[in-house]
Amino acid sequence: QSPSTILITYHSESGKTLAMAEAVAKGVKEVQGVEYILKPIAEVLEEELLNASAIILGSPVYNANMTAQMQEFINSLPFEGRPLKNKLGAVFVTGGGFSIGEEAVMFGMIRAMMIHGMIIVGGDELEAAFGASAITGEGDFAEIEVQDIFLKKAEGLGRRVGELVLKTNN
Ligand SMILES: Cc1cc2nc3c(=O)[nH]c(=O)nc-3n(C[C@H](O)[C@H](O)[C@H](O)COP(=O)(O)O)c2cc1C
Repeated sequence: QSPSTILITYHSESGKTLAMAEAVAKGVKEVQGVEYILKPIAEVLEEELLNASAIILGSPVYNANMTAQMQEFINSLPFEGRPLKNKLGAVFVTGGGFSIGEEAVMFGMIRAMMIHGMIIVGGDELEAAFGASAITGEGDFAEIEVQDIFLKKAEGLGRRVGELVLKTNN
């Protein structure tokens, strides 16, 4: 039997959410016996969705919502017969500032995954309880690079999803 695969997919215009996606992948890589696919939502194939044991979605915050591209991607997920039911699901986001949409976007994606019957997994740390998030544009966090403290949360999320895929034999 081939190893379980985790699909990590994201929308990113200026690279911050991509940096978080790469950190999620790094976390998955720490777990022996699981593989991952890392790619932008625009390139995801239906077969990759159907074969994945877990799907981890990442979006920037746009006006306190997920981006239109992410919403469209979610709306296009296969639904008939609920083929995504019982797959693990997790989320990560990047937002410019504190408390101007991050959690709303996480829950927006989580709610959609729950409509599909997916089982939602939070991050490894209390500070990533709903998933991993990064602040990319306010105060000391307004750097070109996504700060390490946030990348660590993303890594912990990937590792946890990887471990749970093995534990649940998903
Ligand atoms: C049109 C637009 C709307 C945005 N709205 C918000 C917002 O409501 N709250 C927030 O925290 N950041 C907001 N941002 C900032 C982005 O979420 C932030 O820069 C994010 O890290 C960009 O991710 P990316 O580099 O992966 O594209 C907005 C950015 C754009 C372009």
